[in-house]
Amino acid sequence: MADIRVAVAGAGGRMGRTLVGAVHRAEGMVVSAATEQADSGLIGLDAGEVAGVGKLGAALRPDLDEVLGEFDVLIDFTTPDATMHNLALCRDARCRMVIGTTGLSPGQREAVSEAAIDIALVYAPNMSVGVNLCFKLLAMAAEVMGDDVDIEIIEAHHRHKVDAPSGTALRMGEVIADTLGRKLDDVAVFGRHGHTGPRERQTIGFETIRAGDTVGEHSVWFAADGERVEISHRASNRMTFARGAVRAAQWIAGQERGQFDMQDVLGLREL
Ligand SMILES: NC(=O)C1=CN([C@@H]2O[C@H](COP(=O)(O)OP(=O)(O)OC[C@H]3O[C@@H](n4cnc5c(N)ncnc54)[C@H](OP(=O)(O)O)[C@@H]3O)[C@@H](O)[C@H]2O)C=CC1
Ligand SMILES: O=C(O)C1=N[C@H](C(=O)O)C[C@H](O)C1
Repeated sequence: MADIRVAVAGAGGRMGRTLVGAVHRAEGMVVSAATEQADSGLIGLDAGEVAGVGKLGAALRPDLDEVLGEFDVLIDFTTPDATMHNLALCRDARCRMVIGTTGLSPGQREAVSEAAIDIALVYAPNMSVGVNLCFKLLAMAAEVMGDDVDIEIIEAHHRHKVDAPSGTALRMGEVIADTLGRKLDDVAVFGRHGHTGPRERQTIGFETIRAGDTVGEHSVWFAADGERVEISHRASNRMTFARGAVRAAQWIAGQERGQFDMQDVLGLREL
C-alpha cells in the first residue's frame, strides 16, 4: 500500500514541529507538505529542518491552496481562523483532516460539522490516549456520584496558551454535564472573585492556571462531605498529543466522510 501523504498546518509552531517529527517517524506515512503563517520568517524553509529531524523535501508554504493535491490528510493544530480557512479548502478539494485546534466558537464548531457532510475528519481537543480514557472515567464518576457532589475542573498550561479554559477542560465539562442531564452553558462557572455567595450544587466550576512551560494538566474534583474523588491527567511532553494525531490520521485515511473524535479512533466509544 502507498504511504499516506500528510500535510502539517502551522508546521513552525509548538505542536506543528512535534507533529512533523511524529509523522516522519510513523510507519506508512510521509510529510508531503507543510504550511505556516504568510508573514512567518520560516516560509520557504524545509519542515523537517525546522522540526529538527533533517531535510524532508517539504518547504513551508504560506497557504494550503498552494499544496492541494500533494496530500491525503491535513493535520491542523493552528488557530481557529486558520483552521476555518483550511477546512473550506479541504472540503472543496475532498481532503481528509485531523483537527486539534482549540478555542473554536460555536459557529466554527458548526462549520466543522457541516464540512463533515462531504469529508472525513477527526476533531478532538486532546489527542492523548490518557485524556480520552479520562473522558470515560469522568462519565462513570458523574454517573455514580451524581448530584451529591460539587464538581470543579482545574487546568494548567504554559504561558503562551491563548484560549481559556482549555478545549480539554470544556470537553470534560460537556461529558460530565451530558451524563448528569445538565446543559454546560447553563451550569458552567468560569473562575470566582469577590462576594460570590455560597456554591450552587448544579454548577460546574472551571479554574485556569497559565504558568511557565506547563505542557497540559487537568484535574476534576468530585467533592462530597467527607470524601473527594479526583481524576487527573498530566502531559509531560507534546509527543503524546502528536502520536494521537498520527493514529487519527492513519484511521481517518480509511473513512469516506463524517465527523469523528478520538473515542472513535481509539475504539473507546462503546466501552
Ligand atoms: N488537540 C490536541 O491534542 C492539542 C491541541 N492543541 C491546540 O493546538 C493549537 C496550536 O497550539 P500550539 O502549537 O501550542 O500553538 P503555536 O502558536 O505554537 O502554533 C500555531 C502555529 O500555527 C501558525 N499559524 C497561524 N496562522 C496560520 C495560518 N493561517 N496558516 C498556517 N499556520 C498558521 C502559527 O504561526 P505564528 O506563530 O507565526 O502565528 C504557529 O506557528 C492550539 O489551539 C492548542 O490549544 C495543542 C496541543 C494538543
Ligand atoms: O494549548 C495547548 O498546549 C494544549 N491545548 C489543548 C487544550 O486546549 O485542551 C490540549 C492540551 O492540553 C495542550
